[in-house]
Amino acid sequence: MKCSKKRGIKVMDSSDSEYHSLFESRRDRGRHIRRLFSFSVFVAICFIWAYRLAHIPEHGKWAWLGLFAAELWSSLYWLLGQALRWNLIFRKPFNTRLSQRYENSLPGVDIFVFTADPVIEPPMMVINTILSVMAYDYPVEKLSVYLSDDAASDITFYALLEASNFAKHWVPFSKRFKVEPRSPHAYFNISSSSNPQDHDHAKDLAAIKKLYEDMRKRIEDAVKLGVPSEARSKHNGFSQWDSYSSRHDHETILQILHTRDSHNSKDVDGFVLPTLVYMSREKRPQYHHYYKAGAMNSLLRVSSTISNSKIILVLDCDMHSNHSQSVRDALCFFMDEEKGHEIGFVQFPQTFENISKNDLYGNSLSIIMEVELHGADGYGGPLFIGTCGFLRRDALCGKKFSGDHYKNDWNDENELVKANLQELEVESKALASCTYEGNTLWGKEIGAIYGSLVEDVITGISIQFQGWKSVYYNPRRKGFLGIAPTTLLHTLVQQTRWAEGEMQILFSRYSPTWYGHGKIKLGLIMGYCHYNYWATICFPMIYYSVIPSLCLLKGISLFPKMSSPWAIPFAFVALAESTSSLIEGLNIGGTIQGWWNGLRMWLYTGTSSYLFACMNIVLKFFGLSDPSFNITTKIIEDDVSQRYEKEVMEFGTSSPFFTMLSTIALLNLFCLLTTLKELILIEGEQMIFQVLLCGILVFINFPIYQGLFLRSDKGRLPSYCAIKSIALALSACIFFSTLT
Ligand SMILES: O=c1ccn([C@@H]2O[C@H](COP(=O)(O)OP(=O)(O)O[C@H]3O[C@H](CO)[C@@H](O)[C@H](O)[C@H]3O)[C@@H](O)[C@H]2O)c(=O)[nH]1
Ligand SMILES: [Mn+2]
Repeated sequence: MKCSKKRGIKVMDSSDSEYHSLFESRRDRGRHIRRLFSFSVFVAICFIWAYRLAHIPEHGKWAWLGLFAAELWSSLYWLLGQALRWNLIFRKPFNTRLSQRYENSLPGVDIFVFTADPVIEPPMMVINTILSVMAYDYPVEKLSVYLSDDAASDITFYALLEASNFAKHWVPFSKRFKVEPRSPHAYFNISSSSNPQDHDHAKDLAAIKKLYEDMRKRIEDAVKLGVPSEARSKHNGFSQWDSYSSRHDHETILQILHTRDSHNSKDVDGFVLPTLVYMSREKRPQYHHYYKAGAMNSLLRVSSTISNSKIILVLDCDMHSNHSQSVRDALCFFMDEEKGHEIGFVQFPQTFENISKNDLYGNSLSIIMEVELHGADGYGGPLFIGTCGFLRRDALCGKKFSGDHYKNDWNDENELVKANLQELEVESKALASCTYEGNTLWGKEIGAIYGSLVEDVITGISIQFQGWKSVYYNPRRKGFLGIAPTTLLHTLVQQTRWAEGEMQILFSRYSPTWYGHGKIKLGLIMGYCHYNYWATICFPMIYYSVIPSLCLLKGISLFPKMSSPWAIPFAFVALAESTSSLIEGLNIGGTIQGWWNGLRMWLYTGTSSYLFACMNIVLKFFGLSDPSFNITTKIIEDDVSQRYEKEVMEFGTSSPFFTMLSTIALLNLFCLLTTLKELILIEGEQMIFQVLLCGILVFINFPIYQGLFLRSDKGRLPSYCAIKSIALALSACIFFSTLT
């Protein structure tokens, strides 16, 4: 076998060998330009440091030094981010080769879906996700789908029962007509705009739509009125709720709905359906349940007795499959003869179906998904991001990668066929009990790792520390589509949880900063640090958006004159970073307005979420608070939805987040107005940078002034919040101006 390097593409030479890799990797073509650009920004940053050190003034010395500290920290942080842009890699699987070679020996795949609250994660959404994965283009007898329900909701269970019946029609239908996507809701939405030409297809579509609508109606009635009594009496699964006292206090509920050998598990064409299991692990108030990580570990054990597949797809309940080939795509990486054996997990991007036109809240996470994860892949390790990821069971269960001795072995499946379904259920239930993990390594070295609100990231690190590599596959047709937060508050709360979780990793035994050396590449350590130190960026950001503006009031100058050569590095860094982020954004399909919105959200999360994340970490250190996982709402009220569509920022309630944001916004407005009034008095040129900075802050904060003073709809900022932030901003200005 010969390898040739062509235009940076490593391809196997096919002329003299029969071997074709199951996937191909391509390096970023623009990497030289990127690197040159980063280097030039770095040089400019060095000049800024030099300027700060060489020009410390008498008047305003502390403000100056503070600004220097802020710049120092943000530049180091910027440097960490460069690691994620240095070495991008793009992957491409060849799934026809996979079926040519392995169609008859494909491994089993277990799919874990997580839900935790039937109100903010509606059962209809959950079962659409379930149905979309049951209909994967993959041998049905090798697929097993598990739903973990941390709310132990009988409504969700009822919906799953309904879905298991509907699947008997849906799975054959979607395969017969090769429909995409295979979430019924998403498919019907698309097909209503483009009616199928084929007569059979149109007829069957009408019939299945009717079945779906009937099911939807039954489930929505059950949501309003409770599970109908006939259903309860018909299915003995509901008897498991007899001893249920609350979602925090109940025994394990487990029901195997479809198995390979039951008659009830055939579809209308007589083919078996994927195994389908409902699990709600035991909960007791005196035991910590570790949120999703805890649920994942229970499912890992439960599934090991039922299907024990070697590959596991982890999915949030709001992420339906958008492409029926994703399982095969992922397997191309794991089953590649040359490199497959070292891959611990394959991560697909998270993409969302409800992003507004110009991504008002920056929730598309497009820079992370389209740039940074490719960068981490370049160093052998994209992060595990909790959903849309295929994991090797061995790797997740804490097994070390044993170097090249490790051989992929897909055939030796541990086929645990139990004669008796009930026996199997009883055995599995015990594995999901509260006490099972006591004095074991579960959550420490085995399974999903506890101790961070981003259980996914820390789990990915633990897998990489065991020597496994990971791969990022970002297909053109997205593999999964999910739901992102649709209000400012939900976004800020989510960002706080993420930033806090990232920081918890810093103090854990899986901190790449302290323990990454020798285990993962330096570039990847830097990449992880970029996220782990995320929250700390609040300090320079708050400093930068408050102090220079306040200094305007006292005529303290903190930047070079426009005509001085020292102005060049400042202007260069500001322009270079903003244009490069604009180009980066446009390149991946964003809009100019979207870039501006992203900039605003960067400021808002930086000055509120990240600060609160740091505060929570400190409070926790003193034992004053316990970090908790606030589940993101997946539903939206009508009026809120209308504003979201129009991209009008949603406030609506008072919250410490909003007080913080509007105080900073008003402070800048006051400073700017005062300065403009007295502009003739100050030496204009000396202050231009500072006035400009303050001006940009005012400009970007326009939605807040609107929310405070110009709007009358329900999404405006409440007057209480307005009064509080006016008082705070004014006192800061007065206090600062009277300071000697
Ligand atoms: O006690 C819990 C809490 C949450 N979940 C599930 O966890 C998933 C993610 O929760 P969500 O509220 O949607 O959080 P997000 O911030 O949107 O999730 C992102 O961030 C999480 C933490 O990093 C990751 O686990 C997710 O995969 C990732 O999509 C959902 O399916 C929940 O049902 C549980 O199963 N048990
Ligand atoms: Mn989510």
